[in-house]
Amino acid sequence: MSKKIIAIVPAAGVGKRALDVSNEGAAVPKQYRLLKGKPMLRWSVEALLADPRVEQVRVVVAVDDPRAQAVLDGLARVVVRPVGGPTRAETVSAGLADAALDNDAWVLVHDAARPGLPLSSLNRLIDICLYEQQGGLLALPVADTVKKAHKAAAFAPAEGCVLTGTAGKPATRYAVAETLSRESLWLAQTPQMFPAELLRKALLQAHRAGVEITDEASAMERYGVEPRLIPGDPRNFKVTWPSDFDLMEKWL
Ligand SMILES: Nc1ccn([C@@H]2O[C@H](COP(=O)(O)OP(=O)(O)OP(=O)(O)O)[C@@H](O)[C@H]2O)c(=O)n1
Ligand SMILES: C[C@](O)(CO)[C@H](O)COP(=O)(O)O
Repeated sequence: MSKKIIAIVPAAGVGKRALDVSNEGAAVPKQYRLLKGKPMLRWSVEALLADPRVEQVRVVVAVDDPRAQAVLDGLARVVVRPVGGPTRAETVSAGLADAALDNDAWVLVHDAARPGLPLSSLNRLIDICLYEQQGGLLALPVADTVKKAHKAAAFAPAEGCVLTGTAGKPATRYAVAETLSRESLWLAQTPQMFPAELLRKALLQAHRAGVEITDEASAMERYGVEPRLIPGDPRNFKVTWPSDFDLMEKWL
């Protein structure tokens, strides 16, 4: 019998970096902002539901979240769980514990902030992980030259040159410290797919060690597993900054 594939969508973030300080009305967490008239979270969940092998999508939101249920209304195979934590990793761990999955289930973790996931990428990730019986993640090889930065000395901007950062404060300026080789560098996306029980243990081990974990694959790496890098798609970028909303709307 084939093993279950369950998706977990961490959606308990506040979207700090996406806040447009000039637009007070945008202070809703980014996963609830509308893209072409539909909330970002709904786009992301529907993208996962497009592969019928995903048996259930478990959306993990903040404890006091007032919006998710209505936003996902009418979608079959979806449950909303208000057990999110203070970090993404803690939200995912809480979602895993809450799901109480079979030991041999697979879990797909997908950011609520990646509504542009193409079905072809999702199909590829699941196909390869199941065929190789190995966990993996969507990712893109780095295409640009990579610079390591350090803080530069402050300087006075020329007249008319806007150099403010958030909340009108002067932006930090950076300069190149070093150029890094991009060979063998990839940018991690989601979904990331792993055996659920292994992922639960890996996240717990990282948490106990006090290590900051920004994606599931890094917890698995620490645990001694080599996740497969599976080519993703640029449309699956993470909506992070104010300007990303317009760009994502063009893709969707
Ligand atoms: N405590 C948290 C923090 C983040 N996330 C989720 O993790 C995903 C990726 O995180 P990110 O893009 O960093 O979202 P935010 O944390 O909301 O953004 P920011 O860091 O700008 O505040 C998002 O779907 C976000 O809702 C979460 O579930 N729980
Ligand atoms: C999981 C992730 O989207 C992979 O790129 C990313 O690490 C999330 O990071 P964030 O700091 O929570 O945005």
